[in-house]
Amino acid sequence: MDDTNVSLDSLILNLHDIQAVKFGTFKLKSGLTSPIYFDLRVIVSHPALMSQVKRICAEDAGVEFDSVCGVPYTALPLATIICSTKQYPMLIRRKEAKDYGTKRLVEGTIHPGDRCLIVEDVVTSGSSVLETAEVLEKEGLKITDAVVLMDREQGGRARLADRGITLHSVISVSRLLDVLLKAGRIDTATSQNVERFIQENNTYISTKTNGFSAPKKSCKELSYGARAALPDTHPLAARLLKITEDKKTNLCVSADVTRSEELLEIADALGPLICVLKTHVDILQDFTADVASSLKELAIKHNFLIFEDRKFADIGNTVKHQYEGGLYRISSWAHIINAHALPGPGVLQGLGAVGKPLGHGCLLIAQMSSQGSLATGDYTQAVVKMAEDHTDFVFGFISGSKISEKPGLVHMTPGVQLLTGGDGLGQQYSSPEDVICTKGSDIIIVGRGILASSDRLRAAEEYRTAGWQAYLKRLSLAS
Ligand SMILES: O=c1ccn([C@@H]2O[C@H](COP(=O)(O)O)[C@@H](O)[C@H]2O)c(=O)[nH]1
Repeated sequence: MDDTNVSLDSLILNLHDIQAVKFGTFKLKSGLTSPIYFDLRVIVSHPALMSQVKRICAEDAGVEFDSVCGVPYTALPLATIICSTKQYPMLIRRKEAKDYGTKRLVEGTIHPGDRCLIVEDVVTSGSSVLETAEVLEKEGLKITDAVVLMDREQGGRARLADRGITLHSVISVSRLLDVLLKAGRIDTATSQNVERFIQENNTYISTKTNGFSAPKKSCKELSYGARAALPDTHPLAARLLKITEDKKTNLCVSADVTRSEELLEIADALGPLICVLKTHVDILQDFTADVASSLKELAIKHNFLIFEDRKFADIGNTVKHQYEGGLYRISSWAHIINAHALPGPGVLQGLGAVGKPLGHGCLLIAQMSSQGSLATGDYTQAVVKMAEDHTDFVFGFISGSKISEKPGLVHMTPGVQLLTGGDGLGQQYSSPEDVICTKGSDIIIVGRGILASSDRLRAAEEYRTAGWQAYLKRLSLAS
């Protein structure tokens, strides 16, 4: 566990200590009866905790903004302490306009056109954040991001995303339950009860099929092992699903490093914890054929597959050469490649001419994790059709959720981190729990969540555990 995760876990335990999170039977404002209740207002009476919250909330989420506004009134102390520590200009939204003086709804110095970051303590449906966003937008401010201390994971993120606001959550309910369960603060029955409540009381289903929302609901849930044994499953998908089952890992590490030595170190050290190692060979400064041979040896030693994330996207004849030849000779070492469906089926004919005789397989890119991706709706559906028509070479997807009901097809999802949010360059992160359990994908692809940690092995183990627990939970919820 890196420092962020250690402090996040201790924050969760501290919140539980001061009863900012309670388990029992609670009547909510909406009339619903909830098995969990958050009262984060009590934090203000615990200065040490307040400063722990401030430190974690103020960590750089890669968001650019000019000012900060807390959602009235519970998030005001939070916004104040963050702004005072980090020296950010703050704005205050009034709930009611004064009937004298300036009659302003927003106090502070407003520069129309500036980007204002909204801070909130708890998000359920996202409606309070939206209300605040509307008031600020009327003043000419741009709202693109919001930071929340606790995401109840009941649809707020999707509602805000559909309004163009990225939610960066510090703690999710899933993470909170995991930490409290591990620490023996709650039992499995309580945790499952809350999980069920959260899943059954989603306040918003996006009507947009873009990004990584709107997963397909399963008719039946098979284990990785059972899917591997199905007669129609592509041999490479069967091998991957079997590795996943045998090693109890649905983690693919994205080894996005620029030196070959580091790539091989990652492959050797994290090999036992992963089912797939993903590469971007063209970012290596010092690639040689020996590197590819060593990588292959490590894949055999630790029983993982190599996935070159080349994203082929040209006519068949060109991709055939790109796959087989050039400096990298990708087909000689990568078990898995991926391709955009944009050029039409010719891209698969060209790649398949090289890859099929070698027993390799291809993932079609049906969705992307980046903000504003155009791989949505009808395009995604057309990709699913193209994959299902070419299962002799295509064995799955890059997607944010399960998008095909065919159990032999594998769904791999990038844009995964324990701490959700974005990277400031368009990447959007979801948690392993969300990706595997809620959205029904099969494999989490994690890059910087692991690479940026000072202890990559521990971080990888943490992601492996989170991904695997989410899979077990999905199976148990389906049974
Ligand atoms: O939609 C996509 C497709 C591919 N990627 C790739 O996955 C990793 C993610 O790295 P992080 O450090 O975990 O953000 C990276 O290699 C991307 O090229 C993606 O992120 N989204």
